[in-house]
Amino acid sequence: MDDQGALPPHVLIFPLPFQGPVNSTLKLAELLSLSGLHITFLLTDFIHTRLLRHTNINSRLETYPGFRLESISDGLPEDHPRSSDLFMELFDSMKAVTKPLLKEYILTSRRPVTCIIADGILGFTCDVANEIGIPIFYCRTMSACCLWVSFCLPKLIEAGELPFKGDDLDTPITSVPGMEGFLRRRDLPTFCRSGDLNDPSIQLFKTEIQELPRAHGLILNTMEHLEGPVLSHIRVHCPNLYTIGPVHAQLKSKLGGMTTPSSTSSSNGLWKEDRSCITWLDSQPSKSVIYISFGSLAVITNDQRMEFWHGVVNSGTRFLWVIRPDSIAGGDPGSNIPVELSLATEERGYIVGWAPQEEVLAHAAIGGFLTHSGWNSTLESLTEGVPMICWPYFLDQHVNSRFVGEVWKLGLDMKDQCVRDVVEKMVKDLMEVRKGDFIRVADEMGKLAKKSMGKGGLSYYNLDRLIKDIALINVRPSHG
Ligand SMILES: O=c1ccn([C@@H]2O[C@H](COP(=O)(O)OP(=O)(O)O[C@H]3O[C@H](CO)[C@@H](O)[C@H](O)[C@H]3O)[C@@H](O)[C@H]2O)c(=O)[nH]1
Ligand SMILES: C[C@H]1CC[C@@H]2C(C(=O)O)=CO[C@@H](O)[C@@H]21
Repeated sequence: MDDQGALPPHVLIFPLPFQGPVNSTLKLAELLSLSGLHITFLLTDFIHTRLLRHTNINSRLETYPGFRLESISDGLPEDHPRSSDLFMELFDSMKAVTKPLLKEYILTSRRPVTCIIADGILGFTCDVANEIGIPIFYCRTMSACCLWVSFCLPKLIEAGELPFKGDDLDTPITSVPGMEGFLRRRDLPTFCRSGDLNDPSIQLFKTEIQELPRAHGLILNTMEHLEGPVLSHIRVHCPNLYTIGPVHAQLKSKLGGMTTPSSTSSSNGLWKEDRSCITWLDSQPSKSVIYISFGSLAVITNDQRMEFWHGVVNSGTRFLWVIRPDSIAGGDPGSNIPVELSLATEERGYIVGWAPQEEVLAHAAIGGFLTHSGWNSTLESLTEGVPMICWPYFLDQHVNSRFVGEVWKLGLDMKDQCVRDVVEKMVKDLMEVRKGDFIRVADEMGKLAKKSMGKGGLSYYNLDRLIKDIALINVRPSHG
């Protein structure tokens, strides 16, 4: 065995294998590596292959001393789509197949693993850590506000608020402490609308959330000043909380002065970025463009695409739209686009399959973001002071969009609506009529985000505390 006294702690990081969680967890891994820790970032083969195909991730990560990018099987056939409608199949497969592989990987690791950081929705990782006898920290990459709703699912059921009685989605929800004044049925994760308490997603979220207190600590990609009230509730269950977000901005800030390849493209994309959109943005007036993207998992119908397209065109606003290759249900019908849409898009729009989103949101031409309210997109937008129109698709996005519109006042919540007149009106409100109000609030939030991750900020402090806590773990021979 190596002389452990001479080597820094070795952290095995195991993200949930979807674009969103991989994005933020990889940025955490890079931040920990910059502090001198040795990292093994363990992906699934499916994600690893996609990253290698579409990014320069290997050349970027090899600049970090002691950083290894590895992968193991998720147990699914290579051609399984791992799409949003089939995500339970991935969870079931990982529990059955990946769990023993993970244990074997750690036990045979050339360097003893000091501790594990794993996504807290993968409760089996704690079983593995306990069987081997090494500490584990959980991370969750969704918002704290949705995490708290997940903690309260048993209370909602006990209070008879789940399953819903009747079909009024505007019925207030009263069993989530701290959200009594504004949470409605329609703001809960969409799996709450199934009417079936045995819904696999309800079971997954309700069960796995109970796992979180088992870990040594819980790492969240958020900020105290953004979700403070909710975080105080979560701390009752998970007292050792590390709020270190926004991690993408912390990493950018820490890399800012460095000249390594990592300070160039930091894409962790599962699709190839089309950078021509940056050139197009360079020729647009300041804050004149609305950026449209629904993340990596949302799938819309062609009718919905048409409603968004007509609405944005009728608003007269310039737009940059990401239409991911697999994002139209039934595939992109391609032809017979109405001529008025084609002409208007030619004149003031730009469409790509995948964009360098962090760079787009930081671009001077961007004045608003029509988003699905994924947590990474929400943090990236508020960090850049870009107001949002929220059109949530599933899971935590419905809670996030309620907070953006009703609590943080960072934009408009277009939840459960997809008609061109509403799209047109909301785009005009955000980009013209109420532009000044939204820009002022969003700008203020962006300043607070930048302050929280600067020296003296709480996110900066919590990241430093996490690093120190890991360094204090004595390496016990995990095997052999
Ligand atoms: O053209 C694009 C579009 C998106 N992104 C990036 O892809 C990520 C997307 O993440 P997110 O906005 O969180 O959306 P999802 O991919 O949908 O993320 C899933 O995971 C998140 C937590 O990690 C949840 O909050 C979401 O609801 C869930 O759908 C972000 O970092 C974006 O910057 C790009 O780089 N280019
Ligand atoms: C497909 C989604 C199931 C849950 C995962 C998640 C989470 O943080 O638990 C958020 O969205 C997706 O990344 C996953």
